[in-house]
Amino acid sequence: MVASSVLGFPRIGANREVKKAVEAYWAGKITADELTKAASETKKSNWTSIKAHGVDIVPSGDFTLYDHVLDHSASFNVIPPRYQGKNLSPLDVYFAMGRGRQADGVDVPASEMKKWFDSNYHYVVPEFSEAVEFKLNFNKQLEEFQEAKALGITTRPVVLGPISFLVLGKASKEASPNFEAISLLPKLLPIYVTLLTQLKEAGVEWVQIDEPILVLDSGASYEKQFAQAYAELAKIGIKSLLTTYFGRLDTNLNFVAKLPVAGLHIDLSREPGQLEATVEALKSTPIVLSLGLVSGRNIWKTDFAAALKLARVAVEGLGADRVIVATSSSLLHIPVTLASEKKLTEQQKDWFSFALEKAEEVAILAAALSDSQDPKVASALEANRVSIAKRREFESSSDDKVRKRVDGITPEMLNRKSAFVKRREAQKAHLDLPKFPTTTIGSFPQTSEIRQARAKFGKKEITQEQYEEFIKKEIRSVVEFQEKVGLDLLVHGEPERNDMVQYFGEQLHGFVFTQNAWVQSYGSRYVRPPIIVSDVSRTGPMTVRWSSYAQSVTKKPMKGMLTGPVTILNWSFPRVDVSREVQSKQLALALRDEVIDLEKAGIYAIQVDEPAIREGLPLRRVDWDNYLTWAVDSFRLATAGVEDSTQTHSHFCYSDFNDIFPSIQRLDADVISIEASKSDMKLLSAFKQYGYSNEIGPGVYDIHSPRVPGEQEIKDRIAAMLKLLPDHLLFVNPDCGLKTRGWKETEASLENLVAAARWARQTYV
Ligand code: MET
Ligand SMILES: [Zn+2]
Repeated sequence: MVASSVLGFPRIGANREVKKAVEAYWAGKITADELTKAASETKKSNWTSIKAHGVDIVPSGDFTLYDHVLDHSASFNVIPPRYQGKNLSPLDVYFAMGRGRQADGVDVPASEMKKWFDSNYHYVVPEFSEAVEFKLNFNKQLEEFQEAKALGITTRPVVLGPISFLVLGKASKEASPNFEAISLLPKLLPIYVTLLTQLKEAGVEWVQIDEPILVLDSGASYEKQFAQAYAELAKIGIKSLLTTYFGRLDTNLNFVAKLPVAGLHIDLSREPGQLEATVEALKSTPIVLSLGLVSGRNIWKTDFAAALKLARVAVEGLGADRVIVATSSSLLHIPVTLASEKKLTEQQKDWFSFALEKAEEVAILAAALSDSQDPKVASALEANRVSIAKRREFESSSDDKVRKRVDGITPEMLNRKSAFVKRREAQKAHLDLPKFPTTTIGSFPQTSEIRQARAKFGKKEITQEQYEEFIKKEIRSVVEFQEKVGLDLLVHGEPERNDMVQYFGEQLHGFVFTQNAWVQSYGSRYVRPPIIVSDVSRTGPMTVRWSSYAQSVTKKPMKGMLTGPVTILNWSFPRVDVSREVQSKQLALALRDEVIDLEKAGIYAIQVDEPAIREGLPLRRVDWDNYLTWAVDSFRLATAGVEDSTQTHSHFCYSDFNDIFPSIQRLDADVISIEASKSDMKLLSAFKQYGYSNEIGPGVYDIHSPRVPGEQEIKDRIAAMLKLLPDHLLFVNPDCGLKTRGWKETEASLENLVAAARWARQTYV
């Protein structure tokens, strides 16, 4: 018999109950006990509905109130000294680590967050030093196992493996200079032994141990530690499913297949090509193979015929009893259920599967592989065949014009008319900006007034006309504000935007939006990514009237503001029937038309934001070049259609860009702004190493905090930058948009920024 399993489930509740409860607790509106109760409700509903959909192996221990990696840190006593001795309850220490705490005399910042592999989920980075004293503060896996057991459901607990836990962490400030977290493995292992022994004693048969670092190049360097750790854990006598996802094992398979584990999970949704080698490697072992056939990362229905074909290779090679059909990863990256979507058409609904529907998919696939005679299975297979065929038909009748346009992209379309040096002269004459021009990244504070107007317009409580008048008034006041403060290159402030991707997606052809398809981004922050369903094209100008209105109320140059093709793609659920490259190019062509229209409307500086370009980078280095080539080409395609005298800008934030620096240069934007304040001056040394020839504005202050940077502080930063960058290339700007800030600190900060730039003009002549 082939078993079915789900590796993890959304922790947010079908109606965002967990967000509501957690935030109510933070606001002091409910007690810790009430929070625990709310969490239990969601866990209960997850377990029972996964089970009700026919899944054999139900996960537990994957729930979290904030982040599952943070849970491990708290559980293993990996608690940086700054959160200790503050007289906080363990729960409040936990939340302080996740989001910082500023109340009752306690003032500690949040821990660092990082993207969870190439997903849009952020985990809280564990901090290690020689001084950590591992201890099992609590055993979440055991507690949840028992909680589910009490409901009559036997689960398979999920644990983040010891090697990944250490490798995904970082050295804390307290650590000595050459410290490496992996050196703590011998000290950490006994804690895992205790944790798993407790599980075994409670009657747990199988445990899912996640070691996603095995799909990274760096995974290879921990061969010894894997051998050591899993030999130790094997002694406990609990069956462990070594779990990998988001990529391929590649050569790591050589040592992974020799580990004393009872099962191995691989991601076949992402990397179907690794199946045969894995089956081959496992043949002579007793290891059970769990096939990640149902994607945990996208919302498309699984093509059963294709999945079964792959699965049969495993069944033939290993026998049905050694095969499990599973989701490719935890389903935390997709929304809870399609049942909550009331506005999608029947046709659209038929294309998608969210988490609950995916749970049903694994159950059906496993039943089909076990030759189930249940008529429900046969009819589900048939229904899937019909749905997939309809979707294929839709895809093939999609927009030929767009596809031809992508095929017709020529190398000339990727290049500006002249080289940067020549363009720079033309732009100087045209824009007449002073030395060290000051500008902002685009958005200005999104006040509750703005959000209310948008909501009212959405509910048709105000007319289109009234709404547009309101937006114009906002634009006028933002422009006046910038003139008053003395900025040089102005922006319209983005009051019309709910979100930098959604705003464009809603206006482009080819996107679908959901009502309730929330996905956890971090902690209690959830996002609702748009879905790309067909060929993308522009139906008309998207931003031109706002930018040209803004330009009409000032004599200073106005900067147009668009979100770039790669960022729109990376923050959406993409199609799976065409490559990301093709989707990115379609987006780029749509944006190219918009850029040209902006120029025609008299906007001679145009910014195309690409904050997400780094996070789309493949997990394996050999795959980088291919991605970077099409990503950079897409940006160039979007921006290169303008005259030399039009200045193109781009903006980058959220990541460390050092390792893709040469690609940033290849974008050939006339000006880039880049978040630098958080990664300090590390970024700037990359300029020294690689050189940078176009204009650049490394953020002179951090907009993520309400703190106002002093004038001297900004002067110091400018001075430090000028040690590494020629003075004729430097722009002065904050490190990201101001939409999350209040007006008060925005005004004070920008006044200091302008004063510092004026000082620089006098100092560096
Ligand atoms: C996350 S990057 C944001 C860029 C955008 N133009 C803004 O200012 O908000
Ligand atoms: Zn930004």
